[in-house]
Amino acid sequence: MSNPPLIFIDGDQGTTGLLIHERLRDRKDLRILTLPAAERKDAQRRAEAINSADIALLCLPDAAAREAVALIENPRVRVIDASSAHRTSPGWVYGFPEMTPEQPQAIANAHRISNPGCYPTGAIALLRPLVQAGLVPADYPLSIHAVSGYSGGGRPQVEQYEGPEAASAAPFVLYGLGLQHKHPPEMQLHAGLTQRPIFLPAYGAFRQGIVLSIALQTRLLPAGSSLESLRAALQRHYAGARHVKVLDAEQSAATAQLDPTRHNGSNDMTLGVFGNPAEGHILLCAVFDNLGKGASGAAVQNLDLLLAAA
Ligand SMILES: NC(=O)C1=CN([C@@H]2O[C@H](COP(=O)(O)OP(=O)(O)OC[C@H]3O[C@@H](n4cnc5c(N)ncnc54)[C@H](OP(=O)(O)O)[C@@H]3O)[C@@H](O)[C@H]2O)C=CC1
Ligand SMILES: CC(=O)N[C@@H](CCC(=O)OP(=O)(O)O)C(=O)O
Repeated sequence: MSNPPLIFIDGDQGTTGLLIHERLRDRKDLRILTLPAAERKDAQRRAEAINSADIALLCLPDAAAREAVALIENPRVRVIDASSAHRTSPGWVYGFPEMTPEQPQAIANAHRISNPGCYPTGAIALLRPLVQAGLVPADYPLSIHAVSGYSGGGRPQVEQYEGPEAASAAPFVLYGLGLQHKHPPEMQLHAGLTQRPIFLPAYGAFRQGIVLSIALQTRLLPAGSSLESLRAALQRHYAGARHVKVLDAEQSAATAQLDPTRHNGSNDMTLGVFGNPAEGHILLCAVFDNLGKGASGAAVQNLDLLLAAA
């Protein structure tokens, strides 16, 4: 019998890499290749590790992820990149299995998979099915708001909130005020939008979890778009999805459904459609773990698609 596939996690001491390692640690259907601490940033040793692996999971800053891909010489190596380096790059398959019915197979067949960004995961989950169904116009002037746990900023930000200076860490920070965050191009491409959305991120003094919201006005939507029809379209799209649930009308009354931390440690995501029909105001919301469905959970979900197809 041949050996189980060899998995190399490049960046396994970072926030995302550690959690992927934790999720895979007890698996018997794969082997994990780990570099000693002193060698984890040694380009030569990383090159050897990547080229000897069946699947390389990149949990690195963008520049290091590009460098890791450039180190690959073995054409059999398959890559799942958690960074934002390749999310809009031609030749890379977008690692969001629930995005379209074809996506799981596209991921399973791919050699280069780019995981969605944490915030884009929620925005695309809400928008793409609605744009595709013709319920939200592709050129709708969108503003996307989100609040994340501080771990979204990686190790340096975790240290700010959990290290010796924790007492002086801000309780809430609205950032990206130049509206130049790296995520709008990714959201635009994969949600099928013709205009760049405005994106307003924030983070709070909690470790992990995201609540993302998008307000819509029915007067700017096609006839037939309503709170109910949008909710029904999302329910139809995610009917068979194991990790994505859409709140029904009754569940939507409980604000606890939008607690950003409710899915921490899992790969689940809750979507909701709220609003004031009399005024024609609709609110789309997504709740998920930035380190789960937004990062390590999504990476393991994609890894499992590759392993199942091998
Ligand atoms: N945190 C989040 O919510 C999410 C993160 N991501 C993406 O995942 C990637 C990793 O993020 P995150 O885990 O948060 O970041 P961290 O900063 O927590 O971890 C990055 C890791 O990469 C290591 N590293 C940096 N440069 C190199 C190099 N040249 N060679 C080898 N290792 C290197 C770092 O080591 P050291 O600390 O010693 O420098 C660190 O261990 C990023 O691209 C991010 O965009 C994706 C979705 C969500
Ligand atoms: C709270 C916080 O700082 N969040 C990060 C987003 C996480 C990230 O950089 O990673 P992905 O693009 O891979 O999701 C930010 O806004 O830059």
